[in-house]
Amino acid sequence: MLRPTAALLRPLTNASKSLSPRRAQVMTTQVAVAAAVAGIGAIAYLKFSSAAQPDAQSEGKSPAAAGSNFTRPFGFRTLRLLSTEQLNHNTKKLRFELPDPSQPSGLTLTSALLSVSFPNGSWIPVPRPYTPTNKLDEPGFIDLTIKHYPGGKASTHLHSLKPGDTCTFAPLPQQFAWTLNKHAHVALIAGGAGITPMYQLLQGILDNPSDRTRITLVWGVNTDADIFLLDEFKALEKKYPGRFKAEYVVSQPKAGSPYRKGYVNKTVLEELGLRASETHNKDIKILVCGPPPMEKVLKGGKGPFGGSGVLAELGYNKSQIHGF
Ligand SMILES: Cc1cc2nc3c(=O)[nH]c(=O)nc-3n(C[C@H](O)[C@H](O)[C@H](O)COP(=O)(O)OP(=O)(O)OC[C@H]3O[C@@H](n4cnc5c(N)ncnc54)[C@H](O)[C@@H]3O)c2cc1C
Repeated sequence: MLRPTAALLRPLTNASKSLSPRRAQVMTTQVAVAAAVAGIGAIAYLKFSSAAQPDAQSEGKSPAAAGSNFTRPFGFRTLRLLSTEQLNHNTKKLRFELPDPSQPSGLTLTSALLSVSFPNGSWIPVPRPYTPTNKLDEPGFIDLTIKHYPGGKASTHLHSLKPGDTCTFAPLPQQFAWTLNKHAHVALIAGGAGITPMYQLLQGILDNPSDRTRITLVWGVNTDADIFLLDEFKALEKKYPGRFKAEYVVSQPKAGSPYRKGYVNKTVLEELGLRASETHNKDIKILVCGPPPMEKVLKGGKGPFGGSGVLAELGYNKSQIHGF
C-alpha cells in the first residue's frame, strides 16, 4: 500500500547517505532544522487554509485561486465541499468544487489525492489518500467516495463536513500509469473501499472509444448492504456486453442474497475464468486494491518467507500483478 509520508521524506534521506559522516551530520542537522521550520510553516498554512472561509467564498467563489486545478505533484489546493450523498450505511460521496470551474481536475487515470485534514481543530495534520471517482474529464468538481471507519481520524472528519466547509488536497505521484490497449484483458480485484481506484479506471477505459480492453471486476465486501454503485455497474454491463462484467462476493450475505458467498479466493477466481492458463487471459493485467489481509492472500506475503499468494497459484507472475 502507498505510504505518502515516507515517499515525501525519501529524497532527504537519500541525499544525506552519499556524504562524509561529519558533513552528513551537519547537513542532516541543517536539513532537519530546515525541514522542521518548513514543516511548521506548511502545517500552519494547511491548517489555516483548510479552516479558512476566505472572502472569495462569501462571493460564491471557490477558496483557491481560479485557473489552477491539480496539475503539479504536491501542489496543495483548498477545495470547498459542494454536496454530499449517502451511498450506503457507511459510505458517502463528497463533491468538492475545483478552483477553475471551467476545467477538469487535471488528474490522469489511477490518480489519487492526498487529503490533509485537522480533525477537531487539532494542530497535527492527518494525511490520507483518496481516489476521485467521477469521470476525470468532468469540469468543475471532483467526487470522493469515502467509507467511514468508526474511530478513523480522516474518514470521521470528512464524513462530518457540511457543504461550504473546506479541505486541502494535493495530487500524489502516480504509482501505475494506464496505457491504452497495452493489455487485452484487465482483472480488477477490489475489497471494500478498494473499489474506488477500480471505478475510476474502468470508467476511463470504457469511456475512451479508442480503448478496447476487456474488464472483469471482482468486488469482495462483508455484507449485501456494503455494495453501492450497483446501478452504475449494471448500466455499464448492459452498455458494454462482452467487455465489462462485475461479480460481487459477500462474506456474510443475508438470507436469499443474490451474490456469491464467501471471500475472493482461488476457487472464486477459477470459477470466474481467471486462471492464467485460459486463452482469454494470455495478455492480462491483474490489479488489486483491498484491505491488507485480502491483498496478502491474493499477492502473497512480503519478503523471502512471505509465501506465495492465490494469484501465483493461478499461474500469474509478479509482473502481471499490481497492487494499489
Ligand atoms: C492510494 C489509496 C487510495 C485510497 N482511496 C480511498 C478512497 O477513495 N476511499 C476510501 O474510503 N478510502 C481510501 N483509501 C483509504 C484511506 O486513505 C484511509 O486509510 C481510510 O479512510 C481510513 O483512514 P482514517 O484516518 O479514517 O482511519 P485511521 O485513523 O487511519 O484508522 C482507524 C481504524 O480504521 C481501520 N482502518 C483504516 N484503514 C482501513 C482500511 N483501508 N481497511 C480496513 N480497516 C481500516 C484501522 O485498522 C483502525 O482501526 C485509500 C488508500 C490508499 C492507499
